[in-house]
Amino acid sequence: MSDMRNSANQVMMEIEAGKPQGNGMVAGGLSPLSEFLWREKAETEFLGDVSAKLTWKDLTVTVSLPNGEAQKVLEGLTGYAVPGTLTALMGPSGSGKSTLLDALSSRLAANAFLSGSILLNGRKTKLSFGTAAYVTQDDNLIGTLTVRETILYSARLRLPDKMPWSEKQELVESTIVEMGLQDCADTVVGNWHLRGISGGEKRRVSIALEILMRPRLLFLDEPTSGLDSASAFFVTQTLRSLSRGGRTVICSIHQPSSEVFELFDRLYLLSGGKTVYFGQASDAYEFFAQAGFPCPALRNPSDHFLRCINSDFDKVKATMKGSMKLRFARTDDPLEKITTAEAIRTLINYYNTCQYNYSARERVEEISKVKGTVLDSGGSQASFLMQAFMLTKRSFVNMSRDFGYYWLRLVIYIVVTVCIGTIYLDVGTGYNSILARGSCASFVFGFVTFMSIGGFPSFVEDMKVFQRERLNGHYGVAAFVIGNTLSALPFLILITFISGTICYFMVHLHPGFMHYLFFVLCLYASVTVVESLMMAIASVIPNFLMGIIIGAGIQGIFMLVSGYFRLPNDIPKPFWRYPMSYISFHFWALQGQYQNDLKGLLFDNQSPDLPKIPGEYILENVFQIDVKRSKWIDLSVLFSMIIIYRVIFFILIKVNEDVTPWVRGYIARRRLQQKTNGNPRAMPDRLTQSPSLRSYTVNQADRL
Ligand SMILES: Nc1ncnc2c1ncn2[C@@H]1O[C@H](COP(=O)(O)OP(=O)(O)OP(=O)(O)O)[C@@H](O)[C@H]1O
Repeated sequence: MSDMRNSANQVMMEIEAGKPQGNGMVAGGLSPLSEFLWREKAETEFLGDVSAKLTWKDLTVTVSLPNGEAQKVLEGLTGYAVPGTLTALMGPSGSGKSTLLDALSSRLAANAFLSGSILLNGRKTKLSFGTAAYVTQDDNLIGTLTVRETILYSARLRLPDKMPWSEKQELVESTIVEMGLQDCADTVVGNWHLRGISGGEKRRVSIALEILMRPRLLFLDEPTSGLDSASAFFVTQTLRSLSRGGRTVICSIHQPSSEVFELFDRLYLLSGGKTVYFGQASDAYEFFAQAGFPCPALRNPSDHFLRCINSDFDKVKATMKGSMKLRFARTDDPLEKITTAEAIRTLINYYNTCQYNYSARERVEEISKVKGTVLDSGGSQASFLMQAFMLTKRSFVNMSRDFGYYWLRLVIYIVVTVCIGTIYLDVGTGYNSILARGSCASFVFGFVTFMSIGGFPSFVEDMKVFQRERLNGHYGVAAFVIGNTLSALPFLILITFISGTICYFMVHLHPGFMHYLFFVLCLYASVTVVESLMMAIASVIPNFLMGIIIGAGIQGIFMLVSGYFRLPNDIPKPFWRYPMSYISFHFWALQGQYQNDLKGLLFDNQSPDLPKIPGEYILENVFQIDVKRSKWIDLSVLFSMIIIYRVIFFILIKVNEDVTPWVRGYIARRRLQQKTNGNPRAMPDRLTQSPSLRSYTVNQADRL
């Protein structure tokens, strides 16, 4: 502990000594941690140099609906967010809070088209990891890791390799303190079978993971959703103190309590995608009073604002009180009452002409004129090897603690193989054993490998965590694929060797060490191929049920063409025999195992007077297998399939990340163009105005 304190003191001294010269760049000779923390300090001391000032002007987002219609989700929004402030995006459900947050953070859906300008420090910049961080509504965390481990792994995956381990640890500890997570630092996050930290603590861990890289800009989508009032207050208070450290913090929020509301510096109030109010949160009372909707003394201000602009409120009240429509006082005179639709119209019109709007626009102009620092971009600063190593280690730790993924599977595999062993016990070389051996192999390589789809939920969790982490492009994806492959290796070897050994010795398959080795290797390869297939599915289908159904369907089809249910020569050509049976891993596993099991053995004939039947004869004439082909070739094909499926897994992740949004955007744009028949007046605002803007907004190639 005292070592840590000494090193922290040294860092502070280095920071002091390493003050910027002139342009605010880091002076040379700082240790990596000091350089990192200096950036923080510089933000507070030299705000003009490395801080993030975000402005948006006349921002309109149009979405293309499945029927080809265009719908404006946001319309002509103008505002700004500066360092040291916490901005709340508020409005009733469906008012466009999340869309505004997505537009500002370059995360719009492929069917959403943006027009207007968004500038970061006066420049069109692609927001990237390290510059901006986005905390989603879902806490995608690994349930088996403790809070400290979660943050530590994240630090090692993203911080530069050259930063010493002790400094990374120190940064992690300071982040834990900053987020108030000391008390639960050694508690597991928790999952369906592990009781872990509370919802509020999970939210804080998600935020901690993002602030670890010291982003200048922090976006949060409903950070308090699902939390009780005390946790919501604490989370918002943490956001406020993060902003006071020089960060620009913007979050969407749904009906905060008055205590939480008081913590916000600026308020962006939306209704139906239009601005109702943008300015100091504390000035909102004044604005509402001026517009003729004073906030009653004892009413929660955020509730009051939302009631004024929540058109659903009318409907709710109308249902509750028969046909009676809710009307509320527009002025102090209780007789003058209007509906919410009228209230919204009045407020929007009032805002468009009021001083708050003019001064916001002026300020936007002022900020955007200043061309500030181009904030650094790029993803994780860790090397490819470090990423691959850490992902392997983390995945290994997760699997070893995950009861469902590993331990439960091991138990079930043992139970099932003991059942197989009991039913085919000492199968022998009698005439009937020929069929029994065929069905035993078919069951082992069909059903037992089939059970590997049970790992799917764990792959989906991994994928979600990976997507949140946004590691470096191709390298990050490759490191993820390698990490998943290597970490599963020891578990799968153990599972298949234990269950394979039980099955082999109980059934008394072909005697001999090489036969035993082939059997367990073949079982291992088949189980790993299924895992690889399920991982590939998880990269495109993040839904548990759908993924399992699709995985089971594909495996069922592969089993059908394995050569057991229909003999290889009888499988209809061309489709089922070529290519389907060759693509099926069951086919190769069975062909290899049949050879492994029968070749070299002599079987009784139907009657004891008839000569014994050689295994080779059965292979060729009963199972239609080419005995000249070595069984090891079949095994090699299986191992190649593991690699091929992992490559497919890699390609699918890349396609999903890069190509799918582009294709979706293209289809949405075509649909929109067809619907409007190329009529520029029918197209959404500004998308038609300039070709350069159109390509910017439609293809989103140059997001922000
Ligand atoms: N990509 C999209 N495609 C179709 N409609 C969309 C898309 N994005 C947003 N919308 C629509 O725009 C409206 C605003 O959605 P948004 O999620 O931004 O609202 P919100 O204020 O965040 O709501 P909530 O508080 O319920 O999350 C909704 O009616 C939504 O259905």
